[in-house]
Amino acid sequence: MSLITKVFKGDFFHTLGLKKFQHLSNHVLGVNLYGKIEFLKPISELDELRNRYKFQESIIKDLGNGFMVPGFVDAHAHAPQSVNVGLGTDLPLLDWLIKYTFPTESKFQEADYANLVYSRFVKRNLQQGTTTTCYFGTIHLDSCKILVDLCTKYGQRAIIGKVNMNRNSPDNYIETTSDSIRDTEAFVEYVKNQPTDLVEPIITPRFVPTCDPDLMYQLGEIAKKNDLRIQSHVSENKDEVAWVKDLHPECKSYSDVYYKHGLLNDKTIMAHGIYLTDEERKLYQKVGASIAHCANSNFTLSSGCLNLRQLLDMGIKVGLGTDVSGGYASSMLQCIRDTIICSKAKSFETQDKHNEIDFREGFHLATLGSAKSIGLDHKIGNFELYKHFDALWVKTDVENGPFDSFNTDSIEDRFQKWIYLGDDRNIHKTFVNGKQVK
Ligand SMILES: Nc1nc2[nH]cnc2c(=O)[nH]1
Ligand SMILES: [Zn+2]
Repeated sequence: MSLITKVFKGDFFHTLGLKKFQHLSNHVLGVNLYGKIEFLKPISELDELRNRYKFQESIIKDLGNGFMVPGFVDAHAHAPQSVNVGLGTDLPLLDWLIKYTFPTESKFQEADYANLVYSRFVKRNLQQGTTTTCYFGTIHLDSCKILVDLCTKYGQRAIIGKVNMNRNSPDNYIETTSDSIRDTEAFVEYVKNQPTDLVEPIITPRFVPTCDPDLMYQLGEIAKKNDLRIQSHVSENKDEVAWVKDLHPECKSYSDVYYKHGLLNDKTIMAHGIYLTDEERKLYQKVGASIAHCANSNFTLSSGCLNLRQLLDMGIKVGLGTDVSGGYASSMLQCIRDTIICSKAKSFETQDKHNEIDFREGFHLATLGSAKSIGLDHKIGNFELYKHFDALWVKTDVENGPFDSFNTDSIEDRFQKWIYLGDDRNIHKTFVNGKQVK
């Protein structure tokens, strides 16, 4: 039997960095038995590759006038909030949490409900080409385990966190510190004991206002002991920032609260960061923490508009997140478009065109950038050799598709149109770890 299980020939788009967009035309990509990329070579080397790996001609799939891209990586989404996508778009963050979000999340104490909602959301993510998501669950251990099981079952790569909250939360959606710690440790054990490493655990204090200092400190200790990633929210909304200042006058800033409790390091992903100060940005740069930029959410909850370029210029790691359901769109294509629009708004405001993000940069941020931000770029994010084959086969000529392409469109034009106008009708096949999942 050959080491090679799949071979694709045609056009490939991926990035090696923010300004390192690559179009590889007339190439062949081979996937090995372990679901990893074994080769990516010009088509002129096909005979040599066939002799070397002894694969059958029949396994070669021609991408035609379609193309292949790395799977999308959503650096920040709340699985339970997928029930509310498109709803509750009238309130700012703190009111929105109380009126819509906490009541919805509290329902996930019911395992059957979690099973229903999570299976739909995981399937929808794969349908839309999101091959990896960094998820927030709820405070409920059993529901979080269900999300792990469903990602494994449907084949989505995921990083999943059990949410922690022990203050400023409703009576029916709050935990004691000891329950929170016990269930977090149990969840981490559960994920670590899975037969595959498709799903990884992450420590997930919701945000400073809902986690007291003792809980934050203990969560930092668990993360350190187990070398785990950490995710939370920071400086998303002006009232939130003022509240954290009131709660923690002893700390220099919002980010300093996380830092002082052992929750801000090179394995941390903080969502938003719109209102970070210069000093805070320098802290992210120094410790190597990343920001998940969630443009749709920031517009929808009227939170504000991040200066993304400023973070990128400082070399801070940035990924893109849908932040479902603060963001109403779970599609990463939409997320790229919202990122571009947000950057244009920032460029008008600052009268500085440098702040604009173009579609190639947006594509980079939704793939390799997000993978880096959640610490998975050694495994995924582009088509580098021996990375896991998480990929999308995109077709632009589909019946009743979302846009028209013409003979005069080059393959690069088709790629650009897809970024701006495409949807799941254009995603012919989705692969995770070499396995077809759509
Ligand atoms: N957007 C968003 N911000 C938060 N801050 C604390 N919790 C949340 C949440 O669920 N969504
Ligand atoms: Zn969020």
